[in-house]
Amino acid sequence: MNPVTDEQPADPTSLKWANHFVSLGPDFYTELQPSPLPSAYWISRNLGLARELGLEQNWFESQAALELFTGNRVADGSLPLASVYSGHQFGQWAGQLGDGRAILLGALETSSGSQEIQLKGAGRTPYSRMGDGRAVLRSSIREYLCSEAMQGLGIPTTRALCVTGSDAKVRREEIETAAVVTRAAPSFIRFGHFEHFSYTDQHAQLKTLADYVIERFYPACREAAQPYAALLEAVSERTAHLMAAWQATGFCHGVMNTDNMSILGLTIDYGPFQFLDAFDPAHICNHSDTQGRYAYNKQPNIAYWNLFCLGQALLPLMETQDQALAALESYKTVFPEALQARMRAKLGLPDTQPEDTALVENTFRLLAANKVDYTIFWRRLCTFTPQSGHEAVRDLFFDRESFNAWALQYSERIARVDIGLRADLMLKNNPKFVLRNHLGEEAIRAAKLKDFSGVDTLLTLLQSPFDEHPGHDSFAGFPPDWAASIEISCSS
Ligand SMILES: Nc1ncnc2c1ncn2[C@@H]1O[C@H](COP(=O)(O)OP(=O)(O)OP(=O)(O)O)[C@@H](O)[C@H]1O
Ligand SMILES: [Mg+2]
Repeated sequence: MNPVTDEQPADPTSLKWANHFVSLGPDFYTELQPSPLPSAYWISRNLGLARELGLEQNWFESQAALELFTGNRVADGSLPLASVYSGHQFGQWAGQLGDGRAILLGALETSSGSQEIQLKGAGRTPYSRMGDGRAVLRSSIREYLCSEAMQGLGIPTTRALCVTGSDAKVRREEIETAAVVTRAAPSFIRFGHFEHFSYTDQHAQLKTLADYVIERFYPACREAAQPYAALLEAVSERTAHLMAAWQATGFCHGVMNTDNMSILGLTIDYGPFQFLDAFDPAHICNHSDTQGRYAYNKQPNIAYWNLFCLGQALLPLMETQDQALAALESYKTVFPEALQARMRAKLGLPDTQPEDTALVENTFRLLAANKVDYTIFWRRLCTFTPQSGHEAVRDLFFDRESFNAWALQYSERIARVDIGLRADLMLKNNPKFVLRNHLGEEAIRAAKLKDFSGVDTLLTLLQSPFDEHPGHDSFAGFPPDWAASIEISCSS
């Protein structure tokens, strides 16, 4: 690393950068330096992830770390780069995209495997097109908090180590300030990386990429008769599990373009996302999505559509189209099974009974008809007993008769389940805290005035969302009326 002054703790010697992605070769990326931001300051640091990455706490709090994670200096051994990818956006082939504002620093080896470290918002790259290479404070705080919220919920995701800010101005609909989120993931490779090399007829590079992904992340596929079909099947299964997790949690992603689909089945690119407030299956969280392509209830089908694009991109590596189609089939069984398993856990059902599918469907139907707050319903249901009056749950419904009929059906089902076992299962699967839009908005408003304490408070709550956190019930309440007027678009 560059020399540091006496006041700054030396960079930990354990910070050894590996540059796995570089081994793919120059067709896959452009080496470049991040663009510095003036007078950077910390917005928030994620000490838990820092520990997992092997960063010493006193170093992580130093000026040297601040400069490194803002992109103002580059560590020895790190080879910063931006990768090239393409993709389908809102159902249309968009051609070449790439890391227009994300710069990969390299990977850190941890006890739980290699983690790539990427700066989002660290300046222009050859793939920036018309963009400025920057990210604004507002969207960076949202990405930081939601990444860790998803991790806390047990949903596969890219992680976020810290957010740094600067008073440098960035133009969006209005003038805002710049920020950088440091992300971590085993890999940031997207479906769009494969599409890029396939659509540009670079089939040797397509094979190199597929082999790299198989070797590093899906080694079992190498043993299969058709390794590339096996890869497609494995990615389909991971994506199916991801969609089940999103749907069960009431998470809307908002921009499920193929360039925002992780080859590892991680949630990636936190833009206009939203956790549902009132349960509305057709809810559209992205103000720019006028057609509702990425509405909550469309997500599982869109994921399949995106997998189909991945399958098409992989075709040059397969002998027949049927191999790709067969590989995609797994999604159609894994997704519904995974969703049922998650919904059974939310209902507190440790085993499977034939009537459970109908119970889950009835629950969704009832929640939709009554526009019930999704998170609050499930958390209150944790203390439901057939014997009690269960007013706390019933009060959420205006159609009391339908609720009573549902409660009878549910009571009959849970009569055979140990009450302690059920409560335990439910409290681990029905979070008290999710990152509702208004919570993020309040923290962002304070952060714009340089009060970052709200970001840290939310981070703590969201990292263990199933815990009670006494004294913080106001973060688990209904959204205020003004929350309905928050419009989140692609602008970030
Ligand atoms: N301000 C910007 N400057 C340069 N490129 C941008 C900017 N905003 C978006 N892009 C690029 O536009 C494309 C689509 O953007 P999208 O919103 O999906 O991604 P993103 O939010 O920038 O990043 P990621 O997917 O890495 O989280 C990507 O190639 C992205 O890098
Ligand atoms: Mg993106």
